[in-house]
Amino acid sequence: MFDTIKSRGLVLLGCGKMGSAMLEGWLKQGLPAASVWVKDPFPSDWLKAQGVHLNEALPESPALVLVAVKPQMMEEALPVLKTYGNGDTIFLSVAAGTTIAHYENVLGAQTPVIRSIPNTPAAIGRGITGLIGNSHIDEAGLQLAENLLSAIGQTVRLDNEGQMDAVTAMSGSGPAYVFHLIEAMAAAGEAQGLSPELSMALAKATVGGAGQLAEDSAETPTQLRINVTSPNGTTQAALEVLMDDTRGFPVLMRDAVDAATKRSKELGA
Ligand SMILES: NC(=O)C1=CN([C@@H]2O[C@H](COP(=O)(O)OP(=O)(O)OC[C@H]3O[C@@H](n4cnc5c(N)ncnc54)[C@H](O)[C@@H]3O)[C@@H](O)[C@H]2O)C=CC1
Ligand SMILES: O=C(O)[C@@H]1CCC=N1
Repeated sequence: MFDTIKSRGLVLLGCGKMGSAMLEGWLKQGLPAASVWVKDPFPSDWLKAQGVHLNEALPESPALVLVAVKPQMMEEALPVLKTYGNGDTIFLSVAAGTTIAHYENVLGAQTPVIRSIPNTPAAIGRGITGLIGNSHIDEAGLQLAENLLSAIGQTVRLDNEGQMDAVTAMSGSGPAYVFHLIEAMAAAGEAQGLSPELSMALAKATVGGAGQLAEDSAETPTQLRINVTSPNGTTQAALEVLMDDTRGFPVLMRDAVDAATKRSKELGA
C-alpha cells in the first residue's frame, strides 16, 4: 500500500495531536519510519521515539506532504515547502478552514492539493476523513491519498469544497462532543451517588458500545433508540428531557454544529 511513499518519502509539516494520530496509524499499518520526514519545532517524546527523520534535511521530491499545523501557524510554516510547489508532490492538508486557494496562492497555482478533515479516532484506525482535491489532482493522486487515509479509518469524497466547513463541524470536531457526552454522563451518575470510578466506567462503556452498535447494526439509530425505550419506563423518562423541543439535544446540537461551521468559515476567510 505504501510503495510510492516508500520510494519517494512522506513529509509531515507539523506533528501534534492530529499529525501524531495519523502517523501512529500509518506506522502500525507497516509504513517504515525511515520513509517519513517530520518538520516540527516542538516534537513530543512519542515522536522522538519513532525513528522518523526529525527536523533533518528533507527529501528532494516526496510523494506527499501532510500539512498538519494549526491554521494560525500556516503563514509561517507553509512557505518553507514552496520548492515542492507546482510539481508532482501532493499536498494533503488536514487544517480546518484553510482553503485550497490559500495553498495555491502560497505554493503555486499548479500545485496538486487535497484538502481533508480527519479526526482523532484515526489513532486506533477508527477515524473518518472527508476529502476533496483541486483540479491538479488526478484519480491516481486521489487514490494515493485515500489509500493512506484508509489506513486510519474510513474516507469519504466530498462533492465541493463548500461542504468542508460542515464536515469539519461534524466529524472533525465531533469526537470532542462525544467525549463531553461521556464527561456529562459520568457527572450525572456521580450526582446520583455513584463513585467517580464506577460512573466513568459505565459512561465510557455505554457510549463506546452504543457507538459500535450504531455502526455495525442493520437497524437505524432511531430504531436502536426505540429498542431501548420501554413504554413508560426509565428511558422514556430521560428522553422526554433530552428530546425536548426547546432545551433538548437536537436544538443544542444544531447550535453547536452551527457555531463550529461558522468558525471554520472564519478560519478560511
Ligand atoms: N485535533 C483534531 O482533532 C483535529 C485537528 N485538525 C487540524 O489539524 C491541524 C493540527 O491540529 P492539532 O494537531 O490539534 O494541533 P497541535 O497544536 O497539536 O499540532 C500542531 C503542531 O504544529 C507544530 N508547529 C508549530 N509551528 C510549526 C512550524 N512553523 N512548522 C512545523 N510545525 C509547526 C507544533 O509544534 C505542533 O506539534 C490543525 O490545522 C487542525 O485544524 C483537523 C481535524 C481534527
Ligand atoms: O478545533 C479545531 O479547530 C480542529 C478542527 C477539527 C478538530 N479540531
